[in-house]
Amino acid sequence: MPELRDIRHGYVLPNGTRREVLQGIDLKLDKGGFYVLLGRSGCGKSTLLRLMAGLEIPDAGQFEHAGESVGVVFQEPRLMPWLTVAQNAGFLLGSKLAGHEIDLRVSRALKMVGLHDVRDAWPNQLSGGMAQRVAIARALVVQPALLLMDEPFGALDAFTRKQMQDDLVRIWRELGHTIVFVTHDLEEAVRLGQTILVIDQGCFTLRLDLDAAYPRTGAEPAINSARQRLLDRLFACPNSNS
Ligand SMILES: Nc1ncnc2c1ncn2[C@@H]1O[C@H](COP(=O)(O)OP(=O)(O)OP(=O)(O)O)[C@@H](O)[C@H]1O
Repeated sequence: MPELRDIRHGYVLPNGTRREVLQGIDLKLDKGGFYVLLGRSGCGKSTLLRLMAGLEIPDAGQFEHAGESVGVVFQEPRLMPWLTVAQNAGFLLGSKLAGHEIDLRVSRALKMVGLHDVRDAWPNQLSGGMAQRVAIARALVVQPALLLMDEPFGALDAFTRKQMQDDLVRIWRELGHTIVFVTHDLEEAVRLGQTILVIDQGCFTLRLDLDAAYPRTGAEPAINSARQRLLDRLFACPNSNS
């Protein structure tokens, strides 16, 4: 079971002062759970995700995950313009696997995100939503036990965003991997999360376990009361640098 243990992390600002961003984060991730990290801009959500992805080393504490594979999706798709959709999707596999295994994994992942028909297209021929689907496929081909997503739908229009949320829930239920999803959008949090964690002043200030079936309309009684509790908590947070 992946576990965050007393994670602490800060940065030195250009004026030489230090800002402590994370000040003691503890979390055990149940296998197959859908976790949402919610909080105001600048509260440290992306920092925590980067630490989990191994892109930064925490000042103190540990993220233990027994070497399980981790996939990461960022807000921007970060595709290689000179590679096709299929080549981008398979990019992280490099030469680690046999060609036919790469083809198989890429085909499966592209089917899952609904892009199998455009596997030979170029990134500049894709809409923003399609490009982000390629980014999700690229993360899925490594068969991650843990999928880390940093505001992956933040740049998409409302319709595309809702469609992508529904598709993500479908993929998650089919694959059974664990997801940690960062957002500052409360509606997105309650549509997606089984467990929603509010971050403020470097700590989790609320953990909300949401027992509501998928797909969610947002009007379910459990969602309504979760929304209210989250709003109360978020507006009770006096400190943010947004
Ligand atoms: N490399 C860095 N050097 C200095 N400060 C940093 C660095 N990365 C992040 N910060 C600061 O750490 C704080 C937390 O940043 P982080 O990106 O984790 O917040 P966030 O909650 O993800 O915000 P947003 O929702 O706006 O993306 C911010 O004040 C940010 O300016």
